[in-house]
Amino acid sequence: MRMQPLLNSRQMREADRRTIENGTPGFTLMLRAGEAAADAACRMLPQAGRVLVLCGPGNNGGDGFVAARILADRGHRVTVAAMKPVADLSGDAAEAGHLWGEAVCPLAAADPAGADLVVDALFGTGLARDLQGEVVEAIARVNGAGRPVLAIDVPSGIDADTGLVRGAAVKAERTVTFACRKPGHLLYPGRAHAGAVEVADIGVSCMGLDGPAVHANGPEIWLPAFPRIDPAGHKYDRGHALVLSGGPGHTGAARLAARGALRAGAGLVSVVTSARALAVNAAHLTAIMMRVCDDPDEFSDLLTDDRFNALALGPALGVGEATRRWVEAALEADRATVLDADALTSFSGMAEGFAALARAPREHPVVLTPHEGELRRLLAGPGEVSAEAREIAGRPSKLDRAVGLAAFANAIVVLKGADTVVASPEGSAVINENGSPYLGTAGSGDVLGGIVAGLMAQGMPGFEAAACAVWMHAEAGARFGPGLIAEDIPEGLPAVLRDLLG
Ligand SMILES: NC(=O)C1=CN([C@@H]2O[C@H](COP(=O)(O)OP(=O)(O)OC[C@H]3O[C@@H](n4cnc5c(N)ncnc54)[C@H](OP(=O)(O)O)[C@@H]3O)[C@@H](O)[C@H]2O)[C@H](O)CC1
Ligand SMILES: [K+]
Repeated sequence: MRMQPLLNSRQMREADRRTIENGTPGFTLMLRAGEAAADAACRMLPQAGRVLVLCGPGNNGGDGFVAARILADRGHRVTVAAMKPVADLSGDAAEAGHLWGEAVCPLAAADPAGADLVVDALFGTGLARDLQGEVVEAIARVNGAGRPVLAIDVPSGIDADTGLVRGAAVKAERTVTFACRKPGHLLYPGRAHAGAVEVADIGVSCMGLDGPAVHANGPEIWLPAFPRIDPAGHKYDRGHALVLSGGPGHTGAARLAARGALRAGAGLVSVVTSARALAVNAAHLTAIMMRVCDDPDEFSDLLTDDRFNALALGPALGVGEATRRWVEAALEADRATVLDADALTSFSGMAEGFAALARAPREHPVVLTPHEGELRRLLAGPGEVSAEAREIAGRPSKLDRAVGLAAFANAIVVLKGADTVVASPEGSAVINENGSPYLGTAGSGDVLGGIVAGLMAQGMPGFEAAACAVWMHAEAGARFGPGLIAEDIPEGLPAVLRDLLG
């Protein structure tokens, strides 16, 4: 399996420019793109039918004119509606408009309801601002018509870099894109607008470009770093993860995380519990052990034993000063550490103080696993927060928020959701896509934190462990399907691991 880069629009323009510089004319690329779109359209409409092609003012529209010509030559009844008359186009798009060579009606006259297939070539990677006016109306008519839509490159109105809707956006059944996918194909709502995405090779290489390295999350990213079991080794070689339990009445989250860590392959896993919560934890634990710590000082004492090499804390700890002190003890001990839920929310409005703790020189990784609300509370208050933290929280793009927090806190960030982003402090990121809506269930996030800790306990580097955990967690959940509860996720891991490790 090869890594799947996701290029933003600037990188795509650069890839385009390099290809042209190396001798392939831009119009040749447009002919290939248009042909790939026509092929995809023919797969959606195998019999001759009525095709409406909507063409915008730039090169995306140019691809549309080429596709229209090919579809007409293949026997379809093609109508082209365009935002600009062909005479007003320039460059490759003008050439493509002339290649079409037949009538073009104004966009306002386009009738998607009368088409068997709509080809959307209004805007691609060049979308520069929110759509307005007649385009918004045309998109509303397309979405309201309920006819199958093929989007060329990006559903028009979706920002290729962020997946956000810019004013209005086409809802496509399929999207044919070129060279590689773009972040907006994986980030919601873009992912939902794009439908099934196919990538056509038009002779443009996605490799070796400057700028952020963003990839689709998959085993090719992290399997080479996956801990392999030494046949002659023993459990102590596979680390000892500690998971912090909440007080009586709040203990389940830690046990879910601990189970995730153990199933992920940690040699030993212990729940750190107060004496008061010991009985309830003991009643529910078998393979997982327990350690009693009643306060952060006792936790620090426990951590003088360097066999405890991975920590997970946050879920159900409670929000406030006490939890902050446990987090401080954990970070001072410099172990591979996962901070989730209340461990993050306890620093609401104290982003700078939190970042100072996380940024202190350390050997082992810190992984933060917020959902959007936790990221917002951490970075934007309530309370006094720096302009820098507030700016990161306010970034429109999920990818930019995750990368921003990772750099700010010098930590690996897992920004959870249907399109979970894992970001490193250096600016690389992966976007996950194998999840399932059933994963949105109580305790699911607790299991995820435990899996990350379980992998890091075995020595897996933080970024790879986080990306791997997100993928395996999603895979286990998606395989289980309807009726999933958090307890099922650790139990689904062995099958996922068997398939991964062979
Ligand atoms: N990347 C490749 O290898 C190839 C890509 N191709 C196709 O080209 C498009 C990208 O083409 P580009 O011309 O850069 O951009 P678009 O066609 O998406 O749109 C640019 C035009 O749209 C105008 N614009 C931008 N935003 C708006 C808006 N909100 N409302 C109205 N008009 C807008 C923009 O005008 P400006 O006023 O901003 O100057 C442009 O006129 C890519 O997606 C592929 O489909 C090649 O064909 C093959 C190689
Ligand atoms: K488009």
